[in-house]
Amino acid sequence: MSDVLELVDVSVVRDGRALVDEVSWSVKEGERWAILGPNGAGKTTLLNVASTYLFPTRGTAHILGERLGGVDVFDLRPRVSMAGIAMADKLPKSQTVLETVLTAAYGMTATWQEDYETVDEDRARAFLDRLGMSDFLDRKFGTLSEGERKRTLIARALMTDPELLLLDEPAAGLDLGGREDLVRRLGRLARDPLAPSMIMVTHHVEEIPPGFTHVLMIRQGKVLAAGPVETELTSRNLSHCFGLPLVVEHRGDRYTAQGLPLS
Ligand SMILES: Nc1ncnc2c1ncn2[C@@H]1O[C@H](COP(=O)(O)OP(=O)(O)OP(=O)(O)O)[C@@H](O)[C@H]1O
Repeated sequence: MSDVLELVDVSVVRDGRALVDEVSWSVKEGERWAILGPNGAGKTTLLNVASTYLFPTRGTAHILGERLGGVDVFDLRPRVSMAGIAMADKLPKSQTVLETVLTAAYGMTATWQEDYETVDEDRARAFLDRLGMSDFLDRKFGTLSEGERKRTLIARALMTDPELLLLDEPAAGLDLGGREDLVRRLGRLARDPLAPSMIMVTHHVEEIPPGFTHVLMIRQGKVLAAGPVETELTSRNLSHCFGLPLVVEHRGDRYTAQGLPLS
C-alpha cells in the first residue's frame, strides 16, 4: 500500500503559536480516517495541509507521493477533493443541484455555457443518487436545507474522481435523522473498495461511519493517538483528548461516548 498522505514533524505556526505541533502521520491507500479533537485542536488546519491549500511552517508533507513545496499544487489539487462548508459559500445559490455537482468536473464553481458531456451528467446524477439527492436535481442550491447541502457537496467532491476525499465535519448541524442518514451513506462509501481514501474531521464518535478504519486524536495541535479504530478509540484516549472522563462504548459497527456523572 502506498502513502496517500505522509506528514513528518509538521508544524503550522501563526503569531508565534503552533496550531499544529510536530505532527507525524501517515495515511495509506484505501484507509478511512476520522480526526477527533476538541474545538481549536487544529483539525481543520491539518485538513487544510492535506488539501494542499496550507503549507507547513516546518516539517515535510507528502500528498499522493508529491512533496508539498516541491510540486506544482495545481497538478496535485484535482487529485484531492474537500467537502466542507467553506466550499458552500463559493457556490452560486441560484445554480441547480445538478449544475452544482456537474461544474466540479470542469474545475469550476459556476456554469459558463459549457457543453456538458452526457457521460459527465450521468456521473453527476449517479453520485447525487448515491447521496439520496435524486429528487432535488432541479432545485436551487441556495434553497437546500443544511443536510441536503452537505450531501450535495459530497457528491460534488466525488465528481472529480479524487484519490483522496476530505470531509470537514459533514454531520455538523444535522438533526438526528439527517445525521444517521449521512452516516449510513458515508458508511456505504467507506466500504466501497473503489472509493477514494478518506479523512473526516468530526467532534463526535457517534458520527464515525461504519467502515472507517483509523482514528487520529489531537489536542492543542499535538497527536495523542493514531491508529486502528479498534485499538485507539478507547475511553482512556478520548478522555485525554477532550480533557474530561469519558466512557466509549462500541455497539455493532458504531461508537458512542458519554461523560461520567459528576461526583
Ligand atoms: N490564520 C490563523 N491565525 C492565527 N490563528 C489561527 C489561524 N487559523 C486558525 N487559528 C487558530 O488555530 C487553532 C486551530 O484551529 P482549527 O480551525 O484548525 O481548529 P479545529 O480543531 O478545526 O477547531 P473547531 O473544532 O473549533 O473547528 C484555533 O485556536 C484557531 O483560533
